[in-house]
Amino acid sequence: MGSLVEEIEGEREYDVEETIFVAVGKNVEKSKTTLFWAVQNFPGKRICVLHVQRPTHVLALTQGKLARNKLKQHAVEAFQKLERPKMHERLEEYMLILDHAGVQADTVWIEMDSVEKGIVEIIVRHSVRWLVMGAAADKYYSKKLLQPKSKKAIFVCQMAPVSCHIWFACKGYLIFTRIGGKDRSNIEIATLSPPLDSPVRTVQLEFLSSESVHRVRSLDVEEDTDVIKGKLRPVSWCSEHLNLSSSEVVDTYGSIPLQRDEEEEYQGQASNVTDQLLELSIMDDHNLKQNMFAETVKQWKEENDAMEAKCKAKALECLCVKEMSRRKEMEELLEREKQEVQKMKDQHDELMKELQVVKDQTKVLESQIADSQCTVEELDEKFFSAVELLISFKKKRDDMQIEHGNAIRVLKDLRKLVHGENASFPGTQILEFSFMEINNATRNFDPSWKIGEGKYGSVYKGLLRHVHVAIKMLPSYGCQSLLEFENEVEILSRVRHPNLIMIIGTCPESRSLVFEYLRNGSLEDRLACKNNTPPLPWQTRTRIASEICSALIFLHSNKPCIPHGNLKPSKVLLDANFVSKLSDSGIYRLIPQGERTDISASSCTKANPEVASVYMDPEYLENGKVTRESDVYSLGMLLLRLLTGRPALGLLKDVKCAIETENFNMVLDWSAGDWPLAEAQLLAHLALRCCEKLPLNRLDLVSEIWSVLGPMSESCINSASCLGAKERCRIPSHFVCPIFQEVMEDPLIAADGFTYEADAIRGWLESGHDRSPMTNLKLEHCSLVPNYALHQAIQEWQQQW
Ligand SMILES: Nc1ncnc2c1ncn2[C@@H]1O[C@H](COP(=O)(O)OP(=O)(O)OP(=O)(O)O)[C@@H](O)[C@H]1O
Repeated sequence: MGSLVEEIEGEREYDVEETIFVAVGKNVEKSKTTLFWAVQNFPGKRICVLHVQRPTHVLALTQGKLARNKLKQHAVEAFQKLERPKMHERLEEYMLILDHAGVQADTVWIEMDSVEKGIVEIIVRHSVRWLVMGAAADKYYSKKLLQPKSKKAIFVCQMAPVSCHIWFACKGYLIFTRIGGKDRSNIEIATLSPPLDSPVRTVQLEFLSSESVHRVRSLDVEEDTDVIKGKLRPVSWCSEHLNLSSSEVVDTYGSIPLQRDEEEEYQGQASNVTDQLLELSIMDDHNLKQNMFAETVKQWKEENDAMEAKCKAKALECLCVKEMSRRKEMEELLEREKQEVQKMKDQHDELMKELQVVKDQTKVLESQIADSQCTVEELDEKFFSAVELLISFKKKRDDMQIEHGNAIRVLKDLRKLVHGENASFPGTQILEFSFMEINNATRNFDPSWKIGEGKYGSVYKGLLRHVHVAIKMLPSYGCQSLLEFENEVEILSRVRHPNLIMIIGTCPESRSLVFEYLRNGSLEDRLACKNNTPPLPWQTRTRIASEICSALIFLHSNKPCIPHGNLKPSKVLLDANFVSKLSDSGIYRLIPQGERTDISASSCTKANPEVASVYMDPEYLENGKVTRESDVYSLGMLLLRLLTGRPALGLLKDVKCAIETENFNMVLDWSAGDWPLAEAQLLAHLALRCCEKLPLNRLDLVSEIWSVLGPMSESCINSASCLGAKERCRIPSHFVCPIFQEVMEDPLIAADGFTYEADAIRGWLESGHDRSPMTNLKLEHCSLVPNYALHQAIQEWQQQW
């Protein structure tokens, strides 16, 4: 669209160096404020009121866009009639005000469809050097503005020739300055400052004294730096919005923001002054008008000062209130802290009291503990004395039982005398035990106390009247009466020899026999090294052979003759010194005739019949008759076992073969040590001759066997005694049970670390003791652990004898 420019006043020449152009718009109030700002800040300068009229209605009519719209056409015509004369009136009004203020004034007015382009057009056409224009449209109209905020202002700021220096004002304040560029060197800004004696000098702009920073209004109130910072306009904004280089942009501080009511008051003042100035413009007298104008300006300034002071006071008041509330807060905080400290102090006192109470209680408890320890000690003493008392009572009871047994025996003898029977042999006394005693001795026939099972019944280990015993439970009486049984036992008990096991007593009630207990078990077990016992040395074996031979001679020489009838290694028992004793001699006499064969047969077939019969005389196996020769046969087999250590089955044949092939040393048991081969062979020949099938061909026990075995054993004993005589005298103290004071057979370690004989420590614990017999300290537990190492050491030591 082409621009229609109409110069209302016609072309005119202006002194651009001396003239300040002020752009005014349709809003008369805003325009007057801009005008007054220019008058006040540039006293003595010529003012040219610049106005651009938008000819919208003219354009509209020319183009005929609104021709069809009758109503609009009427409105346009009305506007034409009303607006143009109105603009004339306004310009005249401005001129009148300026005239009354004594300011020389002109107007320049063009019509153009774009006001901002029109302003730039005028600047260009008249080479305008100094221009003042409003910074904001109506909606942004505020003195707090920090930058031009109207489309026109921004356009002019960007498009006006650089030679033009432009001040953008708003509501009587300078908002922004665009400094003229090209000919700035020639411009003396100072010359634009109003003279010192000018009536408006007091409100002259401070920005003229600084090129970079301009202040419109300053308050003496110390302001927060934050507030001031908030008023800084960044250079970047100017570069962005005004299309200027940063060097061309001048930063400006805004004014301190006023409260809303203050602002309104200030606006009111401004409009009052404007009204007063308007009133003045109507007056005729020029001097009077000038004076009154100056007076009015002065009054405005004073009011302005008062307002500033008020603001300052308000700011101080505000600070004071803030300070007061802060102080109050601090006081409250202090009070709270004090209360907290007091509370903690109270708690501390409370805790100290509790601590004292606990200390007192601790003392009381400590004394109680000391008392109870004394009580415990006293009770311990009482307990031990009670145990001692109990032991003595037990002893008394045992003695009384023995006395009771003796009394019964005497009674029996007396009865026998009364019945005219033969008196017992003098010197034989066997004890009679009750079933209860047998039961207690075997711990109710505890299976762990069972040490063997033979054809004549089970054998239990037992502790009877503090003596270790072996209890043999015989089968039922069958047809045998109690009296018969007792008689037989008595006869057997009369047969005594160092190598025959001794009958201690009997329990007719349970038909059991009580023997002395031999701790090293049977020869069978020792030859088989049962429980890892060491092999018997050849000297011991030779001695055992002679001992058994001696026992057999004794039995056979008895009147009537008592053949053993069941000689084999399991019947040869070894005491603590490995002295052998023959057991079960004549026991068959206690078994009724009918049952004897049954038992024998069943036992032989049930157990290992071949092994059981291998020691037996083939003759006896045929006719079931026990003879002296039967025992010789069995002795021969026993000798072979001692020499070879081999199982009995097939042994006779093997040894015969070895001797015939001169390989005897191949069958000899070298684990027994360095046998003297000649003597061993002699014994082997002896054994084979004992095992002759025909009884008559077998050797005579005394003249042929004992005559060899006796001296041989003698020399062995001598050599062994020479070696170990000294050692034998001294029993290592750690082999002795601290309770029984005997060499231990079954050493067990207790919780106190000491080793005791199993029966001794078990008896101690079972009688209710929970303290060590050695240290008297409380035992942590009652478990007992076998001391295998000591057990083996004891056995090895015993075998050296
Ligand atoms: N007085 C004892 N001391 C220690 N142990 C013994 C005593 N008497 C028997 N024994 C043990 O009991 C085991 C059983 O002996 P017992 O004489 O009853 O049967 P056996 O000889 O094995 O067989 P059988 O009697 O049927 O021929 C023996 O081998 C021996 O270990």
